[in-house]
Amino acid sequence: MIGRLNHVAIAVPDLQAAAAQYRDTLGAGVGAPQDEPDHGVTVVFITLPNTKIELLYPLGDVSPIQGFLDKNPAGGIHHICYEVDDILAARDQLLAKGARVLGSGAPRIGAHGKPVLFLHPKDFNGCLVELEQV
Ligand SMILES: CC[C@H](C(=O)O)C(=O)SCCNC(=O)CCNC(=O)[C@H](O)C(C)(C)COP(=O)(O)OP(=O)(O)OC[C@H]1O[C@@H](n2cnc3c(N)ncnc32)[C@H](O)[C@@H]1OP(=O)(O)O
Ligand SMILES: [Co+2]
Repeated sequence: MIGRLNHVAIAVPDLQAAAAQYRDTLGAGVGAPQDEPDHGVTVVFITLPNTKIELLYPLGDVSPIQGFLDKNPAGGIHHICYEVDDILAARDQLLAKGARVLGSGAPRIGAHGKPVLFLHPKDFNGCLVELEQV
């Protein structure tokens, strides 16, 4: 079912500082900040040869990552995103196996303009999993 690792997301307390660290200290290719109001985040993508890092910063009053940053004020790895060919088929298989799909269960359009879903971290060894259909 899951394919390539699409991105590893890191929630950060200071988006500009984190982006500068990847650009200037780590010498990586850093994209421009992208507001994603439907998801309550601003994202910056770092392009690596084999995957991407997604820096996440809260956007708006009800960001889903604010609670994470309250608990982890220095930031931290927030989720891992795997690619799938067919997100509805993947969802239905996961539900049939007892996994919890977060939200309404309907895929939403993510930062890459593709359908995404999230799976409860408690079902995957404490790791919040995102699926992106590519
Ligand atoms: C623009 C889209 C972009 C893209 O790639 O395209 C994105 O990736 S957007 C990313 C932001 N969106 C989301 O994260 C949506 C899915 N997340 C959620 O629905 C919530 O954050 C949820 C349910 C994971 C946690 O909700 P909340 O923080 O309100 O609940 P709790 O604090 O009560 O947490 C419950 C339980 O889960 C643990 N937890 C929370 N977040 C994480 C995490 N990122 N990784 C691992 N574990 C997490 C938390 O510690 C609680 O555990 P407990 O043992 O009960 O304390
Ligand atoms: Co993501």
